[in-house]
Amino acid sequence: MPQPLATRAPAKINLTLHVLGRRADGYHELESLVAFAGTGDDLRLEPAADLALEVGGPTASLAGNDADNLVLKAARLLADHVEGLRLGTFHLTKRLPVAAGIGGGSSDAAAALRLLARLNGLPLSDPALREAARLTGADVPVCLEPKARMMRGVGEELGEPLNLPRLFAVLVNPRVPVETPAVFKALGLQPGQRLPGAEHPIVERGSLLDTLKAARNDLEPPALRIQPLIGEALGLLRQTAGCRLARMSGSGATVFGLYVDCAAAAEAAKDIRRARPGWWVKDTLLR
Ligand SMILES: C[C@@](CO)(OP(=O)(O)O)[C@H](O)COP(=O)(O)OP(=O)(O)OC[C@H]1O[C@@H](n2ccc(N)nc2=O)[C@H](O)[C@@H]1O
Ligand SMILES: Nc1ncnc2c1ncn2[C@@H]1O[C@H](COP(=O)(O)OP(=O)(O)O)[C@@H](O)[C@H]1O
Repeated sequence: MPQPLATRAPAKINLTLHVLGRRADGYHELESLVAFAGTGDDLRLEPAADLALEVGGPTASLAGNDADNLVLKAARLLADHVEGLRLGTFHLTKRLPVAAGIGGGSSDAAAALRLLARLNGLPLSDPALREAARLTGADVPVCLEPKARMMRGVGEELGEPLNLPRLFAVLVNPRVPVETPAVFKALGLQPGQRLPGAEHPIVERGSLLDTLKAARNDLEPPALRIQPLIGEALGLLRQTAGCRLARMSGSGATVFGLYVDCAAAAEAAKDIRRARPGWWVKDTLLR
């Protein structure tokens, strides 16, 4: 039986994000421990002669024009690199908040590459697939095989998958978009500028929470200046029972809290939904 051409595009969470400096081309050098959530978008591919996309789901209208969708960008880039690539119509069910620091578009693009790889019998290690991912966006390579790992460089240098202990999390987004370029700009680094001493601590499974606490998200202070609701969301998480750490993911505005157990996370999510009924709130496992 052929496998159905469908896959989940999970939310990406930057458990940590250190900025080491800014390259001459303007992009920033990062060290980030990335994990993936149980919640995400869904993508299906119906084989056909031409490339097409249909978008539905609760956040579809926020994802921009279908023509500019990262699903199509990734598919076109792969088609440029692989002669005779079999294509089709993608059906995207969009649930994740958009421009939210959880790489929804990047994860959708990576999911499209996974489905095209399956349809065309390409391994995920195929250099053309890796190149299409890199050219689609900085966060796409890490989403290609969504497993917890260190991400370095601009996002293209990936560590081996890490077998993290289960992390019981609550994700909170105040439903305000935050644009990634604006947050990097607000950091205020000059091209070529290095930040000595910004290195990430070594990740050890046994003392993961201590490592996470010793690390940080360097994009949190500039994002907070741009969007104060991020601070409000962090404050709400920190007030909930059993919250061991609360931090922003990526360039925001989504923040996450880590909890002692699954019940504490579910209770915290309930509390925050009650306090802010209009916000996007999910309790989920990170891995
Ligand atoms: C900040 C991160 C952390 O994982 O996540 P998000 O907040 O987007 O989820 C990523 O680095 C975002 O990756 P992605 O959103 O794919 O970035 P791209 O589309 O390639 O770049 C958008 C813009 O972000 C800036 N950018 C991005 C990555 C990087 N390492 N340095 C940068 O300076 C550049 O200004 C670039 O023009
Ligand atoms: N499939 C998609 N899902 C979400 N946004 C998309 C998608 N394709 C293109 N975009 C555009 O990409 C930008 C970044 O979106 P997103 O990936 O959600 O950000 P973030 O990485 O900060 O969570 C948005 O401005 C949106 O218009």
